[in-house]
Parts: sequence; structure tokens; C-alpha cells
Amino acid sequence: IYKLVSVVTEKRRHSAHPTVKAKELGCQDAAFYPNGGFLGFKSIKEMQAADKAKLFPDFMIKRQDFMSGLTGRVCSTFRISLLGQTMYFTSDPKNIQAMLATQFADYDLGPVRRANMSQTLGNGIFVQDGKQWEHSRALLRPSFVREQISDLELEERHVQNLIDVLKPQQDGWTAETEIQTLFFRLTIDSATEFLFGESVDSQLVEADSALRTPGKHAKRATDELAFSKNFDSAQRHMAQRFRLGDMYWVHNPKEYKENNRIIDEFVKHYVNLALKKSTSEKKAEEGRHGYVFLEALAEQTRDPKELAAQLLNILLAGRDTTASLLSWLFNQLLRHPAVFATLRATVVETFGTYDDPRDITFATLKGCQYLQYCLSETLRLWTVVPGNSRRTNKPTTLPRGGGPKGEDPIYLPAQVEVNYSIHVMQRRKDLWGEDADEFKPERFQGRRPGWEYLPFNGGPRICIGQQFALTEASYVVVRLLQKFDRIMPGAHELEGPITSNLTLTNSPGKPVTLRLHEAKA
Ligand code: HEM
Repeated sequence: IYKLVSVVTEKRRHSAHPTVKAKELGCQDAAFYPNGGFLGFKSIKEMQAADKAKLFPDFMIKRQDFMSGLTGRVCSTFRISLLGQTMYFTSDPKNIQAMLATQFADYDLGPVRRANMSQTLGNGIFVQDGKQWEHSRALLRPSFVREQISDLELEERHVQNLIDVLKPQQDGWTAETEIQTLFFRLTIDSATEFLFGESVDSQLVEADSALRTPGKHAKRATDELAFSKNFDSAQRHMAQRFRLGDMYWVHNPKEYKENNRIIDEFVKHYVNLALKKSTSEKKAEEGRHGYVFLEALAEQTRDPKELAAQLLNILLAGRDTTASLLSWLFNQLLRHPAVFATLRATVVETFGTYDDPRDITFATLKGCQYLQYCLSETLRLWTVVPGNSRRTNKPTTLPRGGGPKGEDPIYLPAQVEVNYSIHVMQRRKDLWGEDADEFKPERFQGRRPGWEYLPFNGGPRICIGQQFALTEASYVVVRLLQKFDRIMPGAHELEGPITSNLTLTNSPGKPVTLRLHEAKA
């Protein structure tokens, strides 16, 4: 009883006298971003302009630089006012660590993110908190143990389909190709096989149409095309809703509703298939393919709504992220020929040639240091999830960023949104050195990054698919670099600044146009 009374009294004191509590804790508020204009409309315009120019990640850096100029120090945590809502921005590793790990219990994804995203994603892991999230995490975890995620035979089939499209001409070079488009097809093909037990085989549509047959892949591929288009569009709308903070609901166009309807139909089809399948059918099919995520999930829950939501959440995580990482890597290799040459030499030395490959396994891919440095450096400079947020679920603190020197803790009441940017943090010169903006894979040699490097998030909600993604990306790079020994940018690839196609995840703004030269056998 004593404990209960003291908790209640403390809670009341806390909410009734935030300034008293803040003083007790030695808190001071963070610097205020002054360019928001009336009710923050100018901020919204700034963000929309940055989105339109495909330079949103750059905009976040410029805004922080502006605050640093204003305060005369690295100002990595500040306050913003948006449509009457006060929110915070941070790129301080200590604050991010607090939200994701040391003060995890005080921060949620929150009701606004949930309401915003669940229209598309249903009640899946990317919108859940508390007990619901614990349930989902436990449900999904068995699918990501090492045996499940290192099915390289599955990956090889889809890489073969990719390489079939990359036909060299007489001079040994492929035609100019948008490799990003191909990477997105590759990852949806492998993800759907892993998830549904049946690939949508989007890479085979061209083969079908070349044969002028009513291709057996045509129906599935048309469905996939519609799904992909609508899924991309829905993510763009969700990102636009995020920019409006708590007023996200103002943006709800017809197109977004239609996107959600089509996505829903696509996923429902696979859920119904999995639910219909009897155990005996599944047994008979064993051997046709290996582990199937959806079937394993259907053993645990028969609720079609839950299955659809979990599936869609994993599809979002599995398709766009790995394809974006591969696209950014090739975007950088085109701009750094010396890195390409070292990476190719390393690949051939470690794993042999394309026709005579040796010992490509989960462990050897992970142990290939230069390859891992290249992926790590890509995820540092062009991280796939550049911006994210958390929301306080009770009065709490951020450990740093308050007061004139930015060294005091900041007091936050319940239901305050804190945006954080890994993109900004991973390019900070005070954390990464003066060459922070340069692509230098060797910087990871002997470096054990801490909270200043967080492409996969940290703490209890660390990315569940990290090893899956890195294995898949590593395998694709190895096979491609065994096959091709030179790389050349497309005619307009290097023009202008590098832009970002940022929705929930971030891929290059231009589709990475290149030509590849086939290695002699
Ligand atoms: C380069 C590839 C990837 C990157 C950079 C990445 C990054 C991230 C990040 C930053 C989060 C935290 C999101 C948040 O808390 O708001 C996350 C969560 C998650 N990721 Fe990944 N991811 C990648 C690939 C994958 C793949 C391939 C899968 C599964 C097939 C996956 C499954 C998940 C899941 C289920 C969560 C939610 C974890 C939770 O909330 O407990 N990810 N990922």
C-alpha cells in the first residue's frame, strides 16, 4: 500500500509540477529552432521542398548545422515547434541510446505512429508497443535463426535470374542498365519465396514475354507489379503524413486508400493459401522448398488479420531494405573505382571465380572483412533508415542537450515526440573525423563502433533481420563481382548531386544506371 501511495503521489507531483521535477533533476531545455514560422508552417514547407528535391537527409544535416552556428557549439539536440506541437530532434548517441536501451521503458513508438502506419501495415511489429510488441517479437524470432536465414541455394536461383537479364553484348559490356530496379525485383523474388513458399518471380516476366508464350509467371508478376507500385506509393504517403506530426490525418488522399486496398488483396491471397494448406499437403511438399515463414507462423496463429499484418511488416522490412543497401553500394562503387577493384580482387581471391566458386557460406561471407567494410561504410553514409522517432509514455528525460552548453539533461513530459536521425549522427565530423563525408570502407578496420553507428537500431528493438540482410547482400555482391570485372557509370549517372528517394526507407534518387563488363572464364 505504501508503495502504491508513493507511486501515485509521485506521479501526480510529476505531472502537476513539471518545472519542480525538472529542477530537481538538474534539467534545462534544449535550444529552439527559430525558423519554423507561424505555427511551424515554414518548417513544413522546408521539409516538403527538401522531399521534392530528393534531398531530405541533406536537409536534416543543414538544419543541425544551422543550429550549431546559432549556438556556437555542436548542437545535436534541439526543440522544434510544429502545428502547435513541441517536439525534439537529436543526433546525439547518448540520447539515442537512452531512448532505445537505457530508458527503453519510458519511450514507445507511440499512438501517433501506430495510427499513421497501421492503415497500411495493420497491427504488425512496426507499430506495436508493450505486450503486443513482445508477442510479435517472440512470434517472429524463430524465423530468423541462423539455419533459416542462410539458405544460399534459394538466393542463388534468384541471382541466376538477375544475371540472365544482365546479358553482355559483343564487346563484353552489358547495355546501360538500371541496377536498382533489378535489385528491387531480386529481393521481392527471394523475400516472397522465403515468406510465402512461392516466389512472385518478377525477374522472369521478361523471359516469358521474350518467348511470346502466355507466361506461367505472368499472372503472379502482374499482381506483384501492382503490389509493388501501390506499396511504394503507400510508403510515400506515410512519409508525408509523418512530416505533419500529430496532424498526420490531414493527409489522407484517395490514392492512399486505393493503395491500401490493393496491398490488402495481395497479402490476403497468400494468407488464405497458407491457412487452407493441410498438414498432409505440407508434408508432401517438404523437399520442394525449405523453410516457409508464413507456414511456420500459421502453426502459431490462425488469425488471418494477424497473419496478414505480420507478413506485410516483414515484407516491408525484407524487400526495400536489402535492395536499398545493394543500390547504394553500387552507387558508391561507380564513384570509387579503386574500392571496386579492391573488392573484386578480394571476392575472387576468397571465393574463386563465377564458374568455379568455392566455399560461399554464411560464415565465410561474414568473415570476408573487406566486403563487410564496404557494406558497413555504405550503411554509414547512406543508411537505409535515416530518420526515426520515439514518444515518451511517461515524464522522463533525455540525458543530454539542455542548457547553454548542451550538457544538461532535458525534462520531457509524457507524449512528447523525439525525432532522431542516424543519417545525421553517422556523418558528424566530431564523431567520425574530418573525412566523415567520404566513402572509405577501410575506416572500419580495427574499429568497433558503439552507439555512434546504428544502421540496424539498438537495444531490445534491434533489427531482427540484420544477419538475413547482410548475408543476402553479401551473397549477391560476391556472385556479381565474380561474374563482372569492370563497372562503368551510365551516361547521366554522375550528373548533379546524389539524391535520395526517401519514404520509410531510403534508396538512391536515380536508379543507379551502369554497364558491367563480363570477366573472362
Ligand atoms: C540493410 C537492411 C536492413 C536495415 C538497415 C534495417 C534496419 C532496421 C531498423 C533501423 C529498424 C528499427 C526500426 C524502428 O525501431 O523504428 C529495424 C527493425 C526491424 N527490422 Fe530491419 N533492417 C534491415 C533488414 C531487415 C530484414 C531483411 C528484415 C526481415 C526480413 C528486417 C526485419 C526487421 C524487423 C522485424 C524489425 C522490427 C524489430 C522490432 O521492432 O522489434 N530488417 N530494421
